[in-house]
Amino acid sequence: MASTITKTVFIDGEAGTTGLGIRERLADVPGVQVRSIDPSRRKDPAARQDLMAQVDAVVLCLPDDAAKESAALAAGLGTAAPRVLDASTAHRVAEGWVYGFAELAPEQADAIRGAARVSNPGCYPTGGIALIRPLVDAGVMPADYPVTVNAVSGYSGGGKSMIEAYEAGKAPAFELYGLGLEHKHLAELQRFSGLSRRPIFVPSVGNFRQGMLVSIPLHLDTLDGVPKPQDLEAILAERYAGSELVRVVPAADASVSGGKLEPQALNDTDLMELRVYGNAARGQAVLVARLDNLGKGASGAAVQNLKLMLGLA
Ligand SMILES: NC(=O)C1=CN([C@@H]2O[C@H](COP(=O)(O)OP(=O)(O)OC[C@H]3O[C@@H](n4cnc5c(N)ncnc54)[C@H](OP(=O)(O)O)[C@@H]3O)[C@@H](O)[C@H]2O)C=CC1
Ligand SMILES: CC(=O)N[C@@H](CCC(=O)OP(=O)(O)O)C(=O)O
Repeated sequence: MASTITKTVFIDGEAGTTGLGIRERLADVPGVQVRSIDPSRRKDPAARQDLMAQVDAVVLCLPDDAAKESAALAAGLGTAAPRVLDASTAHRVAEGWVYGFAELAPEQADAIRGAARVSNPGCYPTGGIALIRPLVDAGVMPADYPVTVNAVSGYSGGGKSMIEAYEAGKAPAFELYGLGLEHKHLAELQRFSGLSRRPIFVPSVGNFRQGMLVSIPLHLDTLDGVPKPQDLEAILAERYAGSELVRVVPAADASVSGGKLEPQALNDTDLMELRVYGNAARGQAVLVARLDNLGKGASGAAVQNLKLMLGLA
């Protein structure tokens, strides 16, 4: 009888929003066993390091400071250290970490497979980078293009505290935030989009649990070669052809919606849809990504990365 190799995973922060989503998804992945910590010791560094020494991979689903502490605990194990996947913002542009957006470039999935330490992308940058990077790589969008990214997220993006505030009726129906123009996702958004100029990023949150839209307005005459909307769509379609999780939805389909798009249609999936809405006569376009902030924006991407890191994909 063929032996089944089981890979073991410790989710540090298993009871949080992202941790729970990863645990649920891993239950459906053959060949993976989740090892849980005694809940009363979940913040005890020694207990966490002991468990890290026993597993193939640890996923950090923690606030940034706790994730830094946890990464140091893993590194302290030296050659016995497990592979580390960090879902927090702490290491996304840090040296020695591979950015866990498998669709970033043709070689990225292999880089993730071979990496000791992988950072899981932020939900907003997942949409923004997916739209911008292929245009920069194609030479249509200059690296110093003045990009603006607008986005709306469901409240689960803010973790347990924001979920509690919304579900207690103590939060506004909708609000812009990040208006100091220092949102924590800007560094990864700029770097992995391939931009030399810092984008302007205007996020917002609404009174719905999960789902996200990320949109980027463009004046076509300011892009190299003055592309038509369908040229932009063709560049995206070529980049993501064959991708299981990222789909480019043709403008013909998009127009059926009457120029409207809502954020929740991909909830509870790990998919992301990209669309190019354009008005050639006006020389304008809007690129839009739709995803579940808890799916491809967090736990779904984490499981995608874990499968690559553990040799299961
Ligand atoms: N929600 C989202 O859409 C996304 C979140 N992320 C990132 O993932 C990380 C986790 O976020 P999220 O799941 O939303 O957060 P939550 O607030 O929902 O969960 C955080 C978890 O970490 C635990 N925790 C806090 N401090 C420690 C510690 N020192 N040691 C061990 N456990 C600790 C908390 O336990 P307790 O509650 O008992 O304190 C809680 O279970 C964050 O860095 C976030 O930025 C990434 C992508 C998307
Ligand atoms: C609505 C909301 O508050 N969203 C969070 C981002 C959630 C996320 O995915 O960010 P990380 O992956 O970096 O945790 C925020 O803007 O800070």
